[in-house]
Formats: sequence, C-alpha cells, structure tokens
Amino acid sequence: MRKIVFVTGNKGKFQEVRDILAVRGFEVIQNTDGYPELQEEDLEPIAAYGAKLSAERLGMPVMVDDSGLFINTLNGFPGPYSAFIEKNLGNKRVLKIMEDETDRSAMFKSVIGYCEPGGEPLTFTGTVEGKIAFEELGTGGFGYDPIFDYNGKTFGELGDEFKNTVSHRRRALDKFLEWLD
Ligand SMILES: O=P(O)(O)OP(=O)(O)OP(=O)(O)OC[C@H]1O[C@@H](n2cnc3c(O)ncnc32)[C@H](O)[C@@H]1O
Ligand SMILES: [Mg+2]
Repeated sequence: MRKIVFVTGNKGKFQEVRDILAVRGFEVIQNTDGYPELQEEDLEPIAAYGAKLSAERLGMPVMVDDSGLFINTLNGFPGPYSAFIEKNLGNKRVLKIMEDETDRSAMFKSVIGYCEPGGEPLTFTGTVEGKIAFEELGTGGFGYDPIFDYNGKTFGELGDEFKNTVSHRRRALDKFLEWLD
C-alpha cells in the first residue's frame, strides 16, 4: 500500500479522502499541524501555498485540500471564505441570506494541493454543480452538505458512499491519481 500524508484539521474531509483513496490502494495519514490560509480570491493559490509550506516543514511529500461552496447569485460567496462563514454563521444563516433568492445554483469546489520537499506545488481541481436547498436535510456528510442539493436530494441525505462517487473532492482526487500513475 502506498502511503500519503494529508494535512487537514477537518475530520469530514479526511474520512472522504481516506475512503476514496483506500479503494485505489493508498493509506492516507492525517496530519493536523495546519498551515496559514492565504486570503485569496480563489482556492488554487491557497492549496498550493499550504502544500508547499507543509512539505518543507514536514520534510516529506504531502497533500492538502482547500475547498468551498460558491453560490452564483452571491457572486461565488462564501468561496474562499467558506470555513470562516461555516464557523461563524453556519448553515441556518446561509439559508436565511438565500431566503428570497430564486437562482439557487451553486458549486462545490475542491482543490487538492500536492508538493514534495524542494519541489513546486501542483494543484488538481474538481467541481460539482448543485442548488442551495430551502432547509437543512439529512445527517450524512459534514459542513454545507445538508444544504447542498444534488439532483433533488442533499449530500446530507445522499450519504458519503454516494457523495464519494460524484463529489468535487472525488473529481479532484481522480485528476491527482491520474497524475501520480
Ligand atoms: O484544515 P483544513 O483542511 O483547512 O479544514 P477546513 O475545514 O478549514 O477546510 P477549508 O479551509 O477548505 O474550508 C472549507 C469549508 O467548506 C466546508 N466544506 C468543504 N468541503 C465540503 C464538503 O464536501 N461538504 C460540505 N462542506 C464542505 C468545510 O467544512 C469548511 O467549512
Ligand atoms: Mg481551513
């Protein structure tokens, strides 16, 4: 089994990456040392910086995952601020902001950053389109999953096993694995 270190403090992300990569013959080891997240307009530079910094600090190849929810009618908000908004407002307040909006289209995006010590960071991006639900539904997943509607059911309702076949994270990891091979 090939081993890979994943720097993240997010248990939900770790479990998904672990499950998706296990099937492909990887053992994923979580490292919770963290890295300062740049304030950027998009996720790629945040993931690249986090991967580079972590690879040098730990002295081994590492991966990170910077992800977020982009709501079209809010010009992509919360996007790179997704963690901050999740923590400080939460799903109920996001639903409140979206209360009177008819365009509910949204996108989840995941950027996997990978770097080896002394090397340049690489990024692999995956997205999935959906809609902001009108209420929180389901107990699966984590974070924004209960309000992210994918073809009529939320990721919270659909559960991890299904989510992992179509998610932004799965799509980003597919690209990463293709590159690794
Ligand atoms: O330690 P790190 O990896 O940075 O963990 P984090 O939770 O801070 O993660 P991000 O900086 O990437 O912020 C992304 C936010 O979006 C949420 N999120 C990311 N992927 C998600 C997914 O697949 N489903 C639901 N919410 C998600 C996540 O819970 C965070 O609040
Ligand atoms: Mg974070």
